Amino acid sequence: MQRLTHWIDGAARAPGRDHWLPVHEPATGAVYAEVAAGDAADIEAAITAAGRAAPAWAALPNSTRAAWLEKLAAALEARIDDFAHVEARDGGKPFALARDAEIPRAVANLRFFAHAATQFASESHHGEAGLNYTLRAPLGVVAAISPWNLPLYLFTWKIAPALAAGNTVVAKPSEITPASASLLATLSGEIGLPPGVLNVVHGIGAEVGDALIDDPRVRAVSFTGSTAVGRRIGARTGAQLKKASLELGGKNATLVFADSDWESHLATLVRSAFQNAGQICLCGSRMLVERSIYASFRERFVAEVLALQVGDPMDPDARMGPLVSQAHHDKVLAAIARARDEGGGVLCGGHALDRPGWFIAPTVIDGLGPDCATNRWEIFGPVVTLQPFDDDAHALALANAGEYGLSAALWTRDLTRAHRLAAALHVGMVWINTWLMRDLRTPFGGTGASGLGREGGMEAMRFFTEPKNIGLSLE
Ligand SMILES: NC(=O)C1=CN([C@@H]2O[C@H](COP(=O)(O)OP(=O)(O)OC[C@H]3O[C@@H](n4cnc5c(N)ncnc54)[C@H](O)[C@@H]3O)[C@@H](O)[C@H]2O)C=CC1
Ligand SMILES: O=C(O)/C=C/C=C(\O)C(=O)O
Repeated sequence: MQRLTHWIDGAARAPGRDHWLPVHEPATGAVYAEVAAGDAADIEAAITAAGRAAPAWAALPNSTRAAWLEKLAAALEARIDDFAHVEARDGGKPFALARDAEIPRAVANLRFFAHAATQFASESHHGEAGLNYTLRAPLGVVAAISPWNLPLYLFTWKIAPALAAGNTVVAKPSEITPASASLLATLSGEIGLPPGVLNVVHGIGAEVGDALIDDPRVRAVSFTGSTAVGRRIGARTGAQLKKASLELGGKNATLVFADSDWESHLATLVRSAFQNAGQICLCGSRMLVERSIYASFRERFVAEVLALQVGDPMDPDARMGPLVSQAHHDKVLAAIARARDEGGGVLCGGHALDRPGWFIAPTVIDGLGPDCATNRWEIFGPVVTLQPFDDDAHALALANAGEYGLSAALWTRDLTRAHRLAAALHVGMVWINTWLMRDLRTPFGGTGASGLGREGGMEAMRFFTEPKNIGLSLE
């Protein structure tokens, strides 16, 4: 059986204690590989290697670091199909989604931050007091902890700015979907990336996390995942006065107004709820619909959801695959049961599919208000609720209800209303008449239980550097 090892100091490395974890294929539930179950000693080896490599990597000209990232991007781009297969098998996502969107985005992440390495600039302030200029130095060794839902997409979203800014990295991918990060680490070896610059340690977060986060040589932690783990990491890094970027969950609202062109955008509205089986922090899991169109919207929306083909990730017609793990599948089914207990009406789906693997039918629920658990807590699966609203104020109150504040989508032709509501929504990102329109230069992240800090563009470059201001008298 295939074994996925750590990648430490430019070489594949078996776990020191020789423990391995099973890696499952969500489409069948079968174990198809094993991944290294790291421990604190493996983390120590990776941090030591990263620390050794850090001064030389930081001293490289920005253009040389950019060239390394370009080289890795080109190597990945040459193998998009291979990586898409790996991602589809490991995470259960449709192969076409991985091939056409997620792996190309991983390539784009590497390229974007290759350019950022050469474009990043620091501030200077000329005033009555004289001249101030700011130096921005790399931090040294940084940690990147990434989740299972968009494995390579989010792994590269973290390692690329860290490396571009001159840091070396110890990365901890999700133990549930470790394969694409392993393959990328191997590619980094094939292109000759200096040893220790990129290290990958696998393992259960609760077993290796503290060793990585608490090590004083690790100067910053970039994390994407659950709010519970984010809070824990925030508490630990806070106690050490260490930088942390926390990109956590969402319970995003989609506001559909009667004046919108919703009928011609039904496919996008459905995609915004069900892409990657709803396992994207940006999915719109609460659909708020103006009362005057509620009944017709519900009918058309449910019909479109019923037409969503759920199937094997390798089936070119499948638009939705299984959920990522048995545990997550069971958690989502429990959330659907809770919605029924709360009095919700299941308009479609609401059950597992009668086949091997962790498939759940896309589920639409209505009849629940903003205070119930179903509308408050992230489900992170193929489940969306519908709620009617009467006017702008009601829509805003429903959208802003709850702890999360990641993103929202507004569908209306009235741009005055759109701008007014966009400014009033308690979220980090708003889309108007679109969803998941990404420009990698923009700040990415949320408020409240959705996290702390922003990723993307120069925000990420600033996160991964330490500013030092120098003031000079001009008198
Ligand atoms: N971006 C997002 O919004 C994501 C949200 N989630 C949410 O989290 C729920 C649970 O999914 P999980 O995979 O269990 O997420 P998680 O937060 O446990 O895992 C994310 C990453 O953190 C690591 N990790 C776990 N415990 C850690 C610790 N104590 N210290 C350091 N690293 C640790 C994991 O190994 C993984 O690499 C999902 O049902 C979903 O609601 C999960 C993945 C992504
Ligand atoms: O950067 C993006 O386009 C999307 C990011 C998505 C997540 O961070 C997530 O689902 O966790």
